[in-house]
Amino acid sequence: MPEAVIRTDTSPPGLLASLDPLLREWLPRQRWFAGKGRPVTGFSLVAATELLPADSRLGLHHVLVRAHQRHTPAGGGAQEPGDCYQLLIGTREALPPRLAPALIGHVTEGPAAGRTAYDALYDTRPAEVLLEALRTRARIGGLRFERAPDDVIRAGLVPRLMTAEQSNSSVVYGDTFILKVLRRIVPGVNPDLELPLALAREGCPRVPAPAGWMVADLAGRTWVLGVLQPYLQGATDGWELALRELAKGEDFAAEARALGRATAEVHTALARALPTVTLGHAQARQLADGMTERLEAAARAVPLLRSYAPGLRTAFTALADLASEGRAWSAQRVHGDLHLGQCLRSPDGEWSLIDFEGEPAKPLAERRLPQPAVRDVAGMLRSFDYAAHSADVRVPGWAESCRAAYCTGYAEAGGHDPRTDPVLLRAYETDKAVYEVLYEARHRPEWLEVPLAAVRRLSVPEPA
Ligand SMILES: Nc1ncnc2c1ncn2[C@@H]1O[C@H](COP(=O)(O)OP(=O)(O)O)[C@@H](O)[C@H]1O
Ligand SMILES: O=P(O)(O)O[C@H]1O[C@H](CO)[C@@H](O[C@H]2O[C@H](CO)[C@@H](O)[C@H](O)[C@H]2O)[C@H](O)[C@H]1O
Repeated sequence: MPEAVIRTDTSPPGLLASLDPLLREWLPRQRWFAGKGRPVTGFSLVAATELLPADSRLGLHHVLVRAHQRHTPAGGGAQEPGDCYQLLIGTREALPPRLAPALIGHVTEGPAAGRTAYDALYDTRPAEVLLEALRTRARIGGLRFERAPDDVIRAGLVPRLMTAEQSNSSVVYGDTFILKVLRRIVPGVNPDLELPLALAREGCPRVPAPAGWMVADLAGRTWVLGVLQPYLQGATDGWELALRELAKGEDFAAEARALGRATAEVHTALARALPTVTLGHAQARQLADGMTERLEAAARAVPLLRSYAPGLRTAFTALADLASEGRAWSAQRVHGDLHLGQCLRSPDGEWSLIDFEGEPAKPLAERRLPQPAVRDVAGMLRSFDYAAHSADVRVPGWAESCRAAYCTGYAEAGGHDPRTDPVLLRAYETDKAVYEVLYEARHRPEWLEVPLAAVRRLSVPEPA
């Protein structure tokens, strides 16, 4: 029997309880639902705030809800504490056809009985309510909307929900701003706001500076809910550009080099803005151990990985051996999940980096730890390989030339040439490929072969 249902002790009574069966169906189907593959056993309410009254033509509720899930049988079937999700739930008498993709379901009981519940981010008025709240620095219940002191947010910008495949949901306002509404939320300092703010203070132009942000103050902790940034009009992401060039059989080395430079500039600014540390013997061993543990966990979850695990492990033992020999590495705040899709090229040819959330599945404290900058470099090197293996046209040597050009650009702009530290680079590339295998197995099984091809290559160490 499903146990928990949404509690009904918030206003308006009964509305949220009536949504429980609908959310059970709807939530796991969302692209941004992080707990794929584990059954949802129920929900508990973390907070609910009425933004537009439920009995008006358009009711709007901001809801933070914890989805309880059962481990898969392999994990022992135990109950987990559950991830917390941010929802904007609209209710209307009936949905106009343009909102059909937003349908959550028809409410049969409670104060909204007879109405239709839907994901309100698809709708103009609710999105306007959020921008207006940011513009006016509103406080609504436990929700706090902030605006950067020098930024002017014009009233009346027309919103549209982005349709891109995302881990969160973003609304573009009149091609001027983009609001990323975080879906799986956690309490504490969120790097997706923290790092762009720090980079803006440093005067780094490679990252759109936050113009506003929304947070919830709950039980003495702050939860970052969304970040408003300038919209880079006409920009194309690196993934799309790379695939476009591949389709034409064109080289991408000049762009890869510019991307390397942009990455190094961001790293230099981050190292200036936030603390850096030296990873000594013990910490470097911990780093290698963490990579080994992630490999083992991934191999348990994805059987196809198992036969490659011994070969992959050598990358991590080589790192641990170097650490034992007394080798130390400097560490700093990094992007944490850098790939071509996180790089936007504006029409003037300049590259910007976005999405500093880090790997969303990792705990916040871990994502905020200083790490060797080569971690981001490895992410990008993997991404060139991804592009080369995903394209319909195979261009021999394409990924290799991008990878070399990227490292060259990185070194030119003041970064440490990652090729001079092959053990660390291989360890990070291997760690990333393992992560990708798990990510694809969970989210896009039809892509699994792309990181698996890399796993096959990386599991055979290059001759010394
Ligand atoms: N400042 C921006 N200007 C233009 N487009 C942007 C901007 N920020 C994000 N985007 C677009 O939105 C998409 C999703 O943003 P991202 O921060 O990566 O969200 P998520 O973490 O949900 O994947 C990006 O791939 C990009 O196409
Ligand atoms: O952009 P997100 O923060 O949601 O990152 C996650 O999804 C990415 C895919 O959308 C995933 O990236 C992998 O696929 C990309 C091509 O779609 C490729 O460029 C990357 O190199 C590859 O890692 C990312 O790993 C994941 O965290």
